[in-house]
Amino acid sequence: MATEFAAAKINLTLHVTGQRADGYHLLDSLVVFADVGDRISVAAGDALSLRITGPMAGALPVSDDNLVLRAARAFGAAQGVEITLEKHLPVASGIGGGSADAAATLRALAALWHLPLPDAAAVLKLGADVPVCLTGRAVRMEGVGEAITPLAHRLPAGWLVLANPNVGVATPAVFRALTRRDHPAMPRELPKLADAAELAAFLQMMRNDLEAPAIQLAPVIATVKAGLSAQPGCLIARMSGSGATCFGLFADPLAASAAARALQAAQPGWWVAAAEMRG
Ligand SMILES: C[C@@](CO)(OP(=O)(O)O)[C@H](O)COP(=O)(O)OP(=O)(O)OC[C@H]1O[C@@H](n2ccc(N)nc2=O)[C@H](O)[C@@H]1O
Ligand SMILES: Nc1ncnc2c1ncn2[C@@H]1O[C@H](COP(=O)(O)OP(=O)(O)O)[C@@H](O)[C@H]1O
Repeated sequence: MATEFAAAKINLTLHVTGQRADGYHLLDSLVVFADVGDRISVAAGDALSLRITGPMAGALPVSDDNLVLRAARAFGAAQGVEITLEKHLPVASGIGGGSADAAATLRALAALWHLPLPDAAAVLKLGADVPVCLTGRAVRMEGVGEAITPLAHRLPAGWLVLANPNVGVATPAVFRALTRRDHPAMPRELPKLADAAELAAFLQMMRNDLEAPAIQLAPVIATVKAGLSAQPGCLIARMSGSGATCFGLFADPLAASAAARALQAAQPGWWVAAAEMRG
């Protein structure tokens, strides 16, 4: 038996810098992880099977194309394994839940079967976000998601409030709705940032280029962002990935948990979580 945590992935920035001939977009993204997420457990069994539990289980029917099953099949081995996915993250929400689950499944099966991880091409085939989720720590992500560079300077401590209006946003539709696909990249050298306030000031100069098209498709995202921005101590609020989840960055864990409680009370239908940023 092996268990792995599938941490939520947050795109603090997401610049769309070009498009490949196959339609996939070139990205430049500062990616961090949060200490909220799903959990994957694997145990030897007679056949490949998946059981989904947890508060978000109802949002994700068990199907053959679940990223957890696709990740297990990427090993090529026909050994039986019983997989349990404890689902906490909202589905199709821009924080990489499916990709994080796939990465955690790969790590868990490598441990269970004493096998090396599948090669980089097989990992990328599972999804553009799976390579970054395999690293599980703050990095710069470029290419279509396969080019991952460790940060020259560690990010400062920071706390996040994540908020999702329980509206799923389809990633391909958001990319299609872009009006421009050649935005500038982030500066080549990312600066050394002393604290959360300096990180927020840097992020303020950067962008998520998918935010405008996502808001066009799901206007409630603008309400989520404004709701986070209005919380005392929120240094910056922005959408993650292709949405609809937005994050607020806080310098102080108590301010972050107070903000999460206030926002959840004001919006009982939303998914809201406070988390430490894993720098
Ligand atoms: C946008 C990002 C940013 O981190 O996050 P999410 O919103 O998914 O969390 C990712 O690039 C998403 O990664 P992932 O969700 O794994 O994407 P995939 O399954 O490979 O692709 C879904 C669809 O998104 C579009 N896509 C994805 C990645 C990319 N670099 N260019 C694209 O154009 C394509 O239309 C593709 O068919
Ligand atoms: N284990 C999984 N968890 C979440 N979504 C999954 C999973 N397996 C397949 N999917 C599908 O992948 C799509 C993207 O989901 P997800 O990774 O949660 O969002 P995003 O890519 O926006 O961060 C959804 O439409 C969902 O149906």
